[in-house]
Amino acid sequence: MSKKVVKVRVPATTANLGPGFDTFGLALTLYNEFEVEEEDGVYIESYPKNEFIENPENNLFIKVIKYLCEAEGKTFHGARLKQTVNIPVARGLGSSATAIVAGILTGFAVHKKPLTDEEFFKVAYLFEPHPDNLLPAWKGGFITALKTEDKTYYSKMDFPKEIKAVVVIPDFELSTEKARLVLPSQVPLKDAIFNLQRSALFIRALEERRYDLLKVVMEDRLHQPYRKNLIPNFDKVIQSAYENGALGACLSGAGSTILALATENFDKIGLSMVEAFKEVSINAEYKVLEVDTQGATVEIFEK
Ligand SMILES: Nc1ncnc2c1ncn2[C@@H]1O[C@H](COP(=O)(O)OP(=O)(O)O)[C@@H](O)[C@H]1O
Ligand SMILES: N[C@@H](CCOP(=O)(O)O)C(=O)O
Repeated sequence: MSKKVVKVRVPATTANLGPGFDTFGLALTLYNEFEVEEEDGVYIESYPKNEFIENPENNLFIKVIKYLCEAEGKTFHGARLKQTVNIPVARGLGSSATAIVAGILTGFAVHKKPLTDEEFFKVAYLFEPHPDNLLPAWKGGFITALKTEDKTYYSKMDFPKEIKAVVVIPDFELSTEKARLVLPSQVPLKDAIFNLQRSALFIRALEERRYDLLKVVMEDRLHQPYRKNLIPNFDKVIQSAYENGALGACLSGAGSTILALATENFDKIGLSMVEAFKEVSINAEYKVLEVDTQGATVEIFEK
């Protein structure tokens, strides 16, 4: 008997982009893939092998489709899931958001339900409270968003095609949960104004292609000053990016990845940032990525 298979591909995302804490998010051309069919019991295979993700207790994708099945009043019997994990976990590249988005798109496809923004956020926020990874992972592109008690407002805007992201991924994990715990509950008014000014001008710098502004507008006082203590040699890695031609540089999401935006010298920038991590015995790799403008894609087929 043939079986329905759902295959979802979801882009990595880099959130915050400096001052846009919990609001800016950018989808990148690095993808996780989730291929799933119904099964009695839960079976997870990951490529490359990731024992943590293969444990159903840790697997956000399984948690989401189970939730959606039970929300439909049905019993969740299980799933056979093959995951291609190209996005390293707990590195500030939105791997958690890819699993949540993939689970939602799969659940709504299987239950043949139209997926509205409202339905999406009602489920997504049960698993991740901030829209700055979820939205670009779903919709692609560069997104700025705000969340009120009962609605999420957002805008997807064009991102200059000539700008690429050099992401430098160290070999240690930093969970978003841990990186949020080091944040203060209150900040000085001057720091709030510091970020407000930079976030607004960041948008205009992109629209007007005034890339000379990116270094100053990508500064942040709301999260990086606290999180940098969790990333060895953070300031030197950022400095290396600028010394080798980066337009802007920041922590990617909650880290541990550090990101540089550039229009040239991508390898020189990446290598210099890797070298700065090596100075403190941290191994890292760099990738040169473009902006993904498509977002998550869903394919349904019989096998
Ligand atoms: N590909 C994946 N499939 C299933 N669950 C995942 C996947 N990637 C991440 N997760 C879940 O998300 C958690 C990591 O999320 P988080 O700490 O937000 O880091 P980031 O989103 O930066 O990767 C993991 O501990 C795991 O529970
Ligand atoms: N705004 C969030 C973004 C977390 O992104 P992730 O990719 O690290 O999960 C934060 O900075 O906490």
